Formats: sequence, structure tokens, C-alpha cells
Amino acid sequence: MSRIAVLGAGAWGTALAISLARRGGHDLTLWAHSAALSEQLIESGENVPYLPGFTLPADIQITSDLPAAIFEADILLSVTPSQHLRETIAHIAPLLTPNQIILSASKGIEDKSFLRMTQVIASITNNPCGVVSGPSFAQETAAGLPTAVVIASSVPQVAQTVQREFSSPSLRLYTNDDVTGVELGGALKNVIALSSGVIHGLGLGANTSAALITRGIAEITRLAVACGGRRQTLAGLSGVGDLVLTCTGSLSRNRQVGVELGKGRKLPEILAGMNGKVAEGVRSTAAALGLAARYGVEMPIAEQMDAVLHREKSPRDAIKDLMARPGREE
Ligand SMILES: NC(=O)c1ccc[n+]([C@@H]2O[C@H](COP(=O)([O-])OP(=O)(O)OC[C@H]3O[C@@H](n4cnc5c(N)ncnc54)[C@H](O)[C@@H]3O)[C@@H](O)[C@H]2O)c1
Ligand SMILES: O=P(O)(O)OC[C@H](O)CO
Repeated sequence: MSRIAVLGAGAWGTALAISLARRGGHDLTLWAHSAALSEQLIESGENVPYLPGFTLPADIQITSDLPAAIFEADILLSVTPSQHLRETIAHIAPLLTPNQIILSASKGIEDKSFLRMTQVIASITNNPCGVVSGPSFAQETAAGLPTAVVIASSVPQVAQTVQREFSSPSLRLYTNDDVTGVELGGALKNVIALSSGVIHGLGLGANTSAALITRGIAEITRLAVACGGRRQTLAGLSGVGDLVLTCTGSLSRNRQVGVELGKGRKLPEILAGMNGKVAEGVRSTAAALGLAARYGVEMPIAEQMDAVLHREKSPRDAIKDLMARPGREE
């Protein structure tokens, strides 16, 4: 039996813990960032603030004690919001033993450094690491609906171990050694999902939506390839797959933020109404543009999204400017 510590009791960490518990065969711990959340989870047997409606299996141990959560764990599955990953890993770094596998299931890019999550992990520890990413709404995974994701690691044994230990009748994992491509696919699709929401909020049509998704995948593929990822990876689950899901699925928080922006609401007001739930694209848009500048990659959709998010550009003007760009070859 392997011991797995899920670090982060938001919607996705909770859904992954439920999925792993349903699979069976593991000793499972779910770490909540605050004692208040941990107590609420234990008392109610449900994650009311972040994943209501799903009973937490009794065999998931819940704690807000981080060192206790990772003690003798074979796999640490980090599912914090991206901007909190560094402080979480730094906290446990002195306690890690060399063979403990650290996985990231977060989809974002660190502010300012523009590092991917596995790069943040590698900047703190030499432990073997990897990334889990792909089209996966927490509610659907928690409900046991068939879901397929990618486990990417530069260490083949890590990817194979995770594939074996996480796979179940409702969760299928594909291995990949393109960590950069998989990680950027997961983070960058959020920028396009925001834009897709804007289009919906503006009441534009299916033509516009299809154009946005298609040009969106072209744009995020360009950046991922410039950063060292493989084009083929972006055509997979953590690219086209996740882009289609979040650009069209109403469960996407990133898309929901975009819809509200498109309807004319202001970002601070929208974020205040999310009660601590994260829409990673709001922060990752600037980081994506930072990476794009570093590698000399053009990202017109991300540029317009950034202007709408942070410079009060009207969504209608953003669309107008995208349509007025000089003609290009596809
Ligand atoms: N929700 C999904 O369907 C889904 C699916 C795949 C990937 N993800 C990714 O998983 C990551 C986590 O998202 P989520 O949806 O589980 O979160 P969430 O929006 O449901 O909840 C936010 C979480 O952040 C925690 N938090 C707040 N401050 C913190 C701190 N200082 N340190 C650590 N944690 C802190 C809160 O306790 C809460 O658990 C994101 O990167 C997201 O993109 C989410
Ligand atoms: O709700 P979102 O927009 O964070 O999307 C959730 C997952 O990333 C979908 O794969």
C-alpha cells in the first residue's frame, strides 16, 4: 500500500482525494491550508466551501498539519493555487526524504519569475517530480465520471508509478515526458478560457467562439514550443483537450470570470464574489505575456485579455482590435 498526501483541499485536491479513495489501495491524507477548513471538513464530512455535494470517504485522513500530512508519504500531490505552491513546498523541504515523489496538479505560472510549477519545485528540492494535467472538472471527477489526464515527468519511472497508482475505472492516465508542454498547456488554456467567456458574455456567436478556440490553440502552442514543449503535446489532453473543456464547459471558473467581464462587470467585484475560489488565468495572463516577451512570441489574444483584465479595456474594443489585425497566413 502506498501513502499519498494530497496538499490542498480546494475543489481539485478534494476531488482527486475522493477519486483515489474510490480506487482504494492507498493510505490517503488530505491537507487543508487552514485549521478552520480542516475542522469544517472533518465535522461535516463534506467540503462545503469548495466542493459541496460530495461525501468525503471516511478513510481520507484530514489535517491542517503539513509536516504530519507528508510524513512517510510516497507521493505528495500538490494542488494548491499556483501562487501558493512555493511557500507550501518551502515549508516541507527540510522534512523531505529523497525518494518522495512530488507532483503538481496546479495550472498556473508563478508571478514575476514566470516559472512553471515543476520548475518552482525543482528550485527548492531535488526530489523526483511531475505534473498531472488535462481536461478535468473537479465536480465530474468527484462524481466518478470517466476522466482522462496526463502524468508528465522527465523520469519515466515517476510517470509509470503515478499511472499505476492513480488509474481506476473512472480515471485514465497517459504518460508523457514533455513536462514543459503538458504544464504550459494546462496553465495557458486558462487565458483562452477567460477570453471564451468574454465572447459568451458579449453575446457573440458560435463562429466567434470557434475562431477564438482555434486561434487560441495556435497561440498557446507557439509559446509552449518556444519554451521547449512539443507541438504534439499541445494537440493532446493538456492542450486541445483542456482548451475545449474550459472554453465550452460552464463549470469553468476562468470562463465564468470571462462571461462576467463580457457582461460589463469589473474584475475586483467579480473576484470578490468568488469566495476564495481561484481562476488561475487572471494571474497567469500577465505571466504568459512575460514568457512571450522573453521568447519573442506573439500572443494577440492574451494581450487583449490582459488589457481587459488589468487596464479597463472594454471587451468590445478588444474584439474589434483582434479583428482589425493585419491579414496573416494560417
Ligand atoms: N477545480 C477544478 O476543477 C480544477 C481542475 C484541475 C486543476 N485545477 C487546479 O487546481 C489548483 C487548485 O484549484 P482548486 O480548484 O482546487 O481550488 P479552489 O478554488 O477550489 O480553492 C482554493 C484553495 O486555495 C486554498 N488556499 C488559500 N490560501 C492558501 C495558501 N496560502 N496556501 C495553500 N492553499 C491556500 C484554499 O484553502 C482552497 O483550498 C489550481 O491551480 C487549479 O487550476 C482545478
Ligand atoms: O474551473 P477552471 O477554469 O479552473 O478549470 C478547471 C480545470 O482546469 C479544467 O480542466
